[in-house]
Amino acid sequence: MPFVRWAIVVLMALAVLVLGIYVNDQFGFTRAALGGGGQQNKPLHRVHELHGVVNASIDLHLDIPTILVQQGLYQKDSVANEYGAIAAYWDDSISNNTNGTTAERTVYGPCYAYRDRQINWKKAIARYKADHEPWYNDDRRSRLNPSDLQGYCRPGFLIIGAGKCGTSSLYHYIASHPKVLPASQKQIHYFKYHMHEPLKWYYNHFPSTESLLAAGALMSGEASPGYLPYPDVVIDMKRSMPMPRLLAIGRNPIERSYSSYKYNYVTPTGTYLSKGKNPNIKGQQPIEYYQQFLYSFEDMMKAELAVLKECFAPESEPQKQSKKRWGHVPWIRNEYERRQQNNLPPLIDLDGFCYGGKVSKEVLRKQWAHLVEEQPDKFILDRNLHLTQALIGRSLYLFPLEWWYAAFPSEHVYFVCTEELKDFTGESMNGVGRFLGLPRYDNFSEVVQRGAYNVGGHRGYDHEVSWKEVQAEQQQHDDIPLSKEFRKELEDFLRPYNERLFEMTGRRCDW
Ligand SMILES: Nc1ncnc2c1ncn2[C@@H]1O[C@H](COP(=O)(O)OS(=O)(=O)O)[C@@H](OP(=O)(O)O)[C@H]1O
Repeated sequence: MPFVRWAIVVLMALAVLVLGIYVNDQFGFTRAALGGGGQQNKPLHRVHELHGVVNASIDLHLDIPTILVQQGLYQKDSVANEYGAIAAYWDDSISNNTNGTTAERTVYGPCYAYRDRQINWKKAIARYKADHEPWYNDDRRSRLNPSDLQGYCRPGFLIIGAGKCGTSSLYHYIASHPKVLPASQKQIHYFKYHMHEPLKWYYNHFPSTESLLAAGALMSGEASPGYLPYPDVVIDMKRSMPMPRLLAIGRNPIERSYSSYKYNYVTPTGTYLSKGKNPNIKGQQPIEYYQQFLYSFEDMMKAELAVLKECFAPESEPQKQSKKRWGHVPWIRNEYERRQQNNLPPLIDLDGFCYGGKVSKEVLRKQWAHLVEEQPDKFILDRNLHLTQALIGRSLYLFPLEWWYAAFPSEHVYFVCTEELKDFTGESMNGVGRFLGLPRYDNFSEVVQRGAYNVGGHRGYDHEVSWKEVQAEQQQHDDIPLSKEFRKELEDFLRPYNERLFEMTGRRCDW
């Protein structure tokens, strides 16, 4: 009789499972309570209790599964927001699907449908409603059949930088919108560090098709500040992923430089020395103690300014090298020609060619040669060099952005002034939402008022800090240790490039 006993046990287990799924569907118990599968990510504190009303309408028919429309997650005839902007890829899904039957359907907005599998939407909706957490495809699957994107979603927005300008705050504010689902992490840097992986690996970091649609979302997205400075990132993105909406953010350049000086130079070098790594310097001291062994902010900025002035001089060697390196790409060649015909300055790969490489074991960059000679007892570590060499360079948002504007339609690129992010009315964020094709969200103001993210550089991209704390922590403009004369020289140098930036982006910041 052992077979009969086993059969009874199996039948009872099945009954419990079926009852569990039913209870989950009906009463919204969490999948964790039922031991539900899927990669669980808790990347964000979400604010779904603050849902705004979505009531956009435009005369385009969306081929969305009926159950999602019945649930009020999507409106069949609305893809544009109240300003007429359409979220990335949603118009694409219309043109892809108009002649298709359900079986042939290829995309729902940014997401790829399954060709040979029906999604159980009721279950998916219940799963999402249970804990308001998105779920992601199984990472192992992303490397199998890399060209098969069924069940994966593309990012609708990308925050491309600049670093230390509030990319974390901007990302979290956008992700608080009820029609946005977060990525599995804020910065993925696929186009910078992971291009050896298939695109599917990248898409794996965004909610799956079921997850995104069952939430009624319009998009997911990520923020990788390391994208902005690099022409190869622009080229790869343009080639492999058409038309996401791109957001760039810029902060008062001198404040950004100082933030980077502390985060990328002072803290890591001080921490290194405090560990007793140098036999001539005593360890275990507070970080401030080690400032005496570091070049001052003004020294570093002065040294860099000299090479940047050389680099931006007409017909400079770095400009010729930039053209030689990238001019073979057709759209870049066209841009060089357009600029030449219109008497405009050429594109410059600032990061790639203005700084040069290592000069010697002691002199890690040409710009620091005389610093090393004059103050030989001070340190620059052989790490974070791409950031410490470019304290000013990475605050010159114009130069890298020119490549992005040349590659993508200008209506797909939006520039945010960091200072505007602290707009407690939520209007600045609604400007961002309008650009992204998101419906107006009245609770942006509440989200912004709660605070900022990644403040002080040591608390993490996902850590929210109240504005009171931000104020106490952030150095005020006048406290930044620069002499009056040098600050003026710096401001005079930055001004024309900032003006060109404002002209190109159509947005004016208060710096
Ligand atoms: N709304 C608003 N207004 C002004 N400043 C703000 C805002 N949000 C973030 N921040 C400041 O931006 C710095 C962090 O930027 P990021 O998140 O882009 O940094 S990172 O590059 O991803 O590490 C970090 O700067 P520092 O505190 O000087 O390090 C944040 O305090």
